[in-house]
Amino acid sequence: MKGVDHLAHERNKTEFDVDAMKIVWAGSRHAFELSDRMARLVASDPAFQKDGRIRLGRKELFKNTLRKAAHAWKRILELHLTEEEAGWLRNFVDEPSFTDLHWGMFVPAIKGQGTDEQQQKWLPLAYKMQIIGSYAQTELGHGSNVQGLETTATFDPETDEFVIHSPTLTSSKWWPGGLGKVSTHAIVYARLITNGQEHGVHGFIVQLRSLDDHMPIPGITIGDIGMKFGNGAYNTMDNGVLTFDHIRIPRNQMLMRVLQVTREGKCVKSNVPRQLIYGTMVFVRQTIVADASTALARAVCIATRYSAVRRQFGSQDGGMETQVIDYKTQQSRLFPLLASAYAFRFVGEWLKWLYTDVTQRLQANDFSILPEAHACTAGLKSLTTTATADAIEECRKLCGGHGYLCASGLPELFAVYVPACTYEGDNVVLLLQVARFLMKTVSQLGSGKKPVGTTAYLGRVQDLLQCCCDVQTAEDWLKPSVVLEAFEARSARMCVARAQNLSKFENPEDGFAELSADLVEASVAHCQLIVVSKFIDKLQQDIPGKGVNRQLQNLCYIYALNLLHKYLGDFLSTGCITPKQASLANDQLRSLYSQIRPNAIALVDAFNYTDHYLGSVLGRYDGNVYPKLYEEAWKDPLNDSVVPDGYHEYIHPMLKQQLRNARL
Ligand SMILES: CCCCCCCC/C=C\CCCCCCCCCC(=O)SCCNC(=O)CCNC(=O)[C@H](O)C(C)(C)COP(=O)(O)OP(=O)(O)OC[C@H]1O[C@@H](n2cnc3c(N)ncnc32)[C@H](O)[C@@H]1OP(=O)(O)O
Ligand SMILES: Cc1cc2nc3c(=O)[nH]c(=O)nc-3n(C[C@H](O)[C@H](O)[C@H](O)COP(=O)(O)OP(=O)(O)OC[C@H]3O[C@@H](n4cnc5c(N)ncnc54)[C@H](O)[C@@H]3O)c2cc1C
Repeated sequence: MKGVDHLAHERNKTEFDVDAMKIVWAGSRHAFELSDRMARLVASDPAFQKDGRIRLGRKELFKNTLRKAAHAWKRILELHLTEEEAGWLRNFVDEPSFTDLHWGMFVPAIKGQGTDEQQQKWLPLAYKMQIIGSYAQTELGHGSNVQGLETTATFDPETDEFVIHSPTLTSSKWWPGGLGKVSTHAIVYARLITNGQEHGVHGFIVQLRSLDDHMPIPGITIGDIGMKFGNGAYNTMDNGVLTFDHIRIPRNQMLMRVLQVTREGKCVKSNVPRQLIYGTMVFVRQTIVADASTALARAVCIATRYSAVRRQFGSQDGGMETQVIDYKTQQSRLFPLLASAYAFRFVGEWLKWLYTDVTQRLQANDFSILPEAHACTAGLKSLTTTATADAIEECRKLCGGHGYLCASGLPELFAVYVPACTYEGDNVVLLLQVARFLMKTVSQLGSGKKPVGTTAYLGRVQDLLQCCCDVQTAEDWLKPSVVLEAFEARSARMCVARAQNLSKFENPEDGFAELSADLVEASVAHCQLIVVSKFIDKLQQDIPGKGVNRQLQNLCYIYALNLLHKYLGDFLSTGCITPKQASLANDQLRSLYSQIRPNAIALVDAFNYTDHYLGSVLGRYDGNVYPKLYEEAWKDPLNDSVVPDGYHEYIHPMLKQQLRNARL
């Protein structure tokens, strides 16, 4: 870092060991060192610079992305980077591209749903990028309802092939990333038909383009679906449309871990549950939760640094004006978002552990925690992406007018991030899945089935329905057991109330449809409880570094008590707390904001983001905002000439016209 540090006075106030916090944020010293090295490698390579990409037209933008992806691959090979290092490098290139789908979905789908032979054949090709894959599930007519997909895969026993076909316009594959212009192959989801019988939706490896000249295979129609929300942003991605006219593929290109089709066209089920066909989605949802904290931390880092630089009002005797970060209203909007970034980081870590555990159990034919893994990944994906998208927009507002400039980095971040609320499962549809899981768990309580894992608290439902919150002073809200009990009681009471209402319906499906909005609220309460409880678990770990645990405690209680404030209706209406206790929680929240305030800049420094990755004039590490904002404005193409193009055609004649009218 060269030059003056305009935020030095802020950094001098820090009460904890920032380097130790960087390691907590990264997850381990190894993860910190590796990500730090990759971030610097990308930031120092001119081929990866991002300036001006929002001003590029679609074709230039897309070609620029192809160039960066090719350069990244070249560097990965030259430097012999490991898979982990390569993943970090791609992350810091910071531009959505076909490689996200290749590595993030195509490869995992083959790993999760392919047989050993299929993996041996296809994975080496994919690892060397001799083929490029995408994940073609969604169609024009159906996305959420996977069982409603219309593409067919009909087995032809004469030739030992599947015939992949798009029977209707609505069966056109629509949305898959990387499909429009790049992918040579895709995992295509289609209805399996053998001997005239349907066997549900399955995945098939289908070649789409020639490996010689990139032309579509005859019978395949393929292209890009068009511009998406925001300038630049997700338009670096070629989301595609694809139709099949009786395309033939060998039988061994159906992913057959769940179900095998024999030479005669007979379907043989393996011992793994049918839901494993959805396994790639579980994997990706888990990675989306981890990514939510990264995106949220970016927005919060920008808004926090800028809030310390920006001054408005409050000058006395010609002194300095007030830093906007010192306004209590700014703190009450900003610090819960800072706390959420840390909360999502830790729940993401835990979810990764859960996913690894499930994968190991599946390999040992233990499928018992698959429903919980599905509910957790679906629910936390929904909770964290909704909160992050909302938070990015809130950070834009926290930066006032300058937040609306592309130079703030926030409009692009929002545009890139917001589809996370839709892709990989619409967030409401996913919460309804959680609700089904919760209602099933509650309905089984009577039969003596003991809930485990994240629903274990429902096993104590009788206690939780009766318990009274033990808070008499604001300090009592700093007891983990008190906070946990309040969240558990709220969630348990909401679940039980919903289950009782459901039981009034003769047909449970009718009841579920009628009460779905209420059910979604119970799912949110349950997921918030998971986040709070995993944050509290984190505090119990031995966390080295002066003052680090203290800061994390403050953030944990800010996260929990802010939720309590925001969802006060739930807590009061279910009788978990009294209005007086709610008021004490607010007092505690204000006190926590004051304690976080001197550490705010250091807490965002701990994210260890380079200026390159942040891509924000407002969020610069050195806080030198105004001269750089001024400099940035002059880079706009409109400022290439003093008198704009179009002056002679449109402005000048208008002015002359007015002059003539004035003379009349
Ligand atoms: C400033 C610039 C910044 C730049 C930054 C750049 C950085 C890069 C940024 C971003 C790049 C990221 C790249 C991301 C790429 C996006 C990828 C997106 C890909 C996709 O979207 S793929 C398509 C995903 N589609 C979906 O998710 C569809 C959603 N629908 C479903 O999941 C299901 O169909 C359903 C669950 C809704 C179906 O419900 P239903 O029909 O009722 O269920 P059934 O199929 O009958 O099953 C019932 C039974 O199964 C259980 N179950 C359902 N799903 C699963 C599962 N996944 N796992 C396990 N079990 C499952 C369900 O609970 C039922 O169980 P039960 O019978 O009740 O016990
Ligand atoms: C940027 C982007 C990238 C994508 N990439 C891919 C990809 O690589 N591969 C791929 O296969 N797909 C991809 N998709 C598609 C994505 O997975 C789907 O759009 C997503 O699953 C939502 O499905 P849908 O579009 O059918 O929404 P719909 O289901 O049509 O949702 C419309 C509305 O209906 C509501 N709704 C739907 N069902 C219910 C219900 N049962 N109860 C209550 N409300 C309901 C939803 O909440 C929503 O408000 C991508 C999408 C986007 C935006």
